[in-house]
Amino acid sequence: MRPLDPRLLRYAGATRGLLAGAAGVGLAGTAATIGYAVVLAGLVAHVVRGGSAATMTGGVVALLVIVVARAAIAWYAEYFPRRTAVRMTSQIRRALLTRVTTEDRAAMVDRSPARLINLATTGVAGLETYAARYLPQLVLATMVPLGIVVYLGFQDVESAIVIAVTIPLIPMFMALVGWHTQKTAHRQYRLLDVLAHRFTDVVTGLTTLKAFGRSRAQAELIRRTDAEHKSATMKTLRIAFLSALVLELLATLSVALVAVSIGLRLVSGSLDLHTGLTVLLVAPEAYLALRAVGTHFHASVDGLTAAEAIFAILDQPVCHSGHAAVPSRWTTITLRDIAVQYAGARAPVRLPDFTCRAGDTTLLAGPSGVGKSTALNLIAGVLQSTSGEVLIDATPLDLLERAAWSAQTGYVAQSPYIPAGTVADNIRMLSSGSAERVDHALYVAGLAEFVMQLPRGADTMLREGAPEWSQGQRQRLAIARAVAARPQLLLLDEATSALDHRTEYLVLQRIRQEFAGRTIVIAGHRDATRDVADQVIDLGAVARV
Ligand SMILES: Nc1ncnc2c1ncn2[C@@H]1O[C@H](COP(=O)(O)OP(=O)(O)OP(=O)(O)O)[C@@H](O)[C@H]1O
Repeated sequence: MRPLDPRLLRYAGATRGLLAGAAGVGLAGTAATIGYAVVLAGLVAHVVRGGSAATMTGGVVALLVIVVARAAIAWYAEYFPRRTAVRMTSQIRRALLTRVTTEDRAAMVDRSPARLINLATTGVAGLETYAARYLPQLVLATMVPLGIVVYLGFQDVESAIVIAVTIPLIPMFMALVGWHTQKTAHRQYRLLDVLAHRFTDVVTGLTTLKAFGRSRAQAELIRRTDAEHKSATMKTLRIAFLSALVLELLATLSVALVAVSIGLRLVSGSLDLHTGLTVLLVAPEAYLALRAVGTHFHASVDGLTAAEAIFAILDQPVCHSGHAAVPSRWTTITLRDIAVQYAGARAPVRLPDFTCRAGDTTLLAGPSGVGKSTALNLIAGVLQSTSGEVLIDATPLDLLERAAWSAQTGYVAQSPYIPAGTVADNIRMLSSGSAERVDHALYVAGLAEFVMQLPRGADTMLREGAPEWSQGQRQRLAIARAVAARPQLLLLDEATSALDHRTEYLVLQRIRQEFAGRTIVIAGHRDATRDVADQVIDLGAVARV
């Protein structure tokens, strides 16, 4: 866990302003602290030497001005980082949401909804403490001690040496504690992740769990994970409290060393009272800034751990997008020398070379796991291959404007997402369309008769995921949605797998008629898909590297 992850600067521009502001506050604060100590020590030394009250007016006024300035700096040091932290976290949250909602599938690889929700909410919120407290303090901790040691170097070299020697002990100790904390913080975060997963899984599968009488056992499992998470949190807090105590002790002993040396020299007369008092007042400030970093670091460990997980998503390679216009008419899509390395997979998925002709219905067949969905995702432009290329005629897809290509492409998955809304809203999700267009799309998808029988027809409300519909009906709704959008290229990823053979054949035939002159690529292995295909490419049968 690095004290300052450079990716923060890359993904959240507000961080730069925060660091610059904190540096400014640090400089002003150090100057004010030293000024305060010098004036106060001067006044005390004046009184001790029996100086008159009348000659102290200038000093008292200067002290008041410095006190007001310090209050203003303290206000700014509180207000500015809080404001920037909100901007910074909102930048990171936006980057994360943009990546997972509008960009390629690589970002979604191995990312469950529970984990994403956890990261975008609690995770990003944890970064607020990191930005508002820890980062500004980190800047102060590098500037204040340095400034004080340099100043004291001119006033009292001996004290400056004692501080310069003892001060590195604090970051050294903090690093040791940090290594230990990292392990416990990762465990705590992992357990929170497991808890979120288990909870989502149980809520999603509650009906099945009830049917098999396993709901109580799952509740017990969640209770156990919750207890483990609680114990991991307490362990992290224990380390935080203990380390604060030890840092405090270290700083107090170091100041005591400075004080003893000053006391001895004051007694022997080798140091004047003004300088001695100034050093005594300034020295603790050098340690205070560093100690505060330790405290804030522990408070922001959650946020830092979440940031690492967020950056792992943001760092995934994005699908390339060129600037070349997508041709209005193309004749072939060719996949050549393709290999895709999925995150976490041992070996890349390699695909044989093949070509889909425009205007044809091409079936990508082959055993489960051979790479049919991978091929469709590559053609759709939502997955970036590690090597090889997807060619539209002779132009690599990477050189074309990806958004324009997506606008030409319709994609229907095996388990489509159905948001809450009416049947018609769902069909119009990708395109605005008249009632006639909606009815026609329902007809093509073989769903018109069923929808007509519903009490409110196409205006019937569906809950999210349409649990009141069968899987086959949900698949046909997604097909109707793609048909209504009228893409040039339709990609069906086992989109009719839940239909009986007769209905599947009927729906596929109607899709073919509807898309006459346009291109369809189907991933599947069922007979009906073979029956409608102009060409079948068996990804498993072709020799692969
Ligand atoms: N997100 C992923 N992370 C890791 N490996 C993956 C991921 N997606 C696919 N794979 C792997 O890539 C290979 C091809 O998967 P793909 O889904 O393309 O196959 P498929 O032919 O469509 O399978 P099916 O017919 O079962 O849908 C499989 O071995 C699979 O395990």
